[in-house]
Amino acid sequence: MSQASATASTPAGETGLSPTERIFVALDTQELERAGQLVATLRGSVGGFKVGKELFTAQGPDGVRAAVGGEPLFLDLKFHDIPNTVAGALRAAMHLRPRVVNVHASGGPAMLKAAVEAVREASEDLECERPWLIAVTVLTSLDDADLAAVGQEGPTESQVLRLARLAQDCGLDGVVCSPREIVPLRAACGADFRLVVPGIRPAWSASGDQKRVMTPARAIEAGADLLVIGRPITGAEDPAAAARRIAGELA
Ligand SMILES: O=c1ccn([C@@H]2O[C@H](COP(=O)(O)O)[C@@H](O)[C@H]2O)c(=O)[nH]1
Repeated sequence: MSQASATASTPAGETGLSPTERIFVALDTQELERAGQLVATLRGSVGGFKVGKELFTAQGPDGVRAAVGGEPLFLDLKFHDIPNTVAGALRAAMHLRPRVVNVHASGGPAMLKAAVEAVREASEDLECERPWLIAVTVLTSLDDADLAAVGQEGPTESQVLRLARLAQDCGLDGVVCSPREIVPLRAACGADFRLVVPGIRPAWSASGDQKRVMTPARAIEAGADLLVIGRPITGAEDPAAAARRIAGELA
């Protein structure tokens, strides 16, 4: 992903990314060496790397810098707290110059607006490109029964749409959603709204704990902006070969 193509001001549906550049690989490991090896092996064959709570908690910001270097970074820390705390965390996160950062949409309107403001201000202060600020809707590991268990009104698709509209109204650039909601989200929120999509499973890989899944090719066809793919690549005996296989399915 080029710096320019990742900006929130990029026109609708024109990220300029090829299908393989839309793949962000989830570096879900505590080990710096392992993360660095994956980046070294996969750089150039995918669009970027996603660092989540596991690597960040184990290795901190310096570890993220060491592992990812200058590659495009999706910092997936899914902030969910009171507005002041989320704003401060995002200002701190901006020192890593991520291309994509996120919060939970269920943090509510005041938190979402504080997040938008914090990212805007920090980008100006640091004189860097503003990253996409996106909101997690309903985790891809959840289904209708799980939503009911935590007292949220379903079905899942309705809750995703509700949270996505809230995020859009509060000025966020897009959402994290499952591939199953891409089509209704495009209809509801338009082509400009960024859809970052985990729950991606090639036909030859196991779903594991993911419940709302789709193949990479179908997710791209449906209109995903970015695909987040972890274990189908990182858990493969040969991660580079797995990435090539997925790229071949997208071609
Ligand atoms: O709803 C969500 C939000 C984030 N994730 C993250 O994406 C990757 C998926 O990894 P796989 O190994 O391909 O399942 C992982 O880092 C999650 O934290 C998600 O899966 N669902």
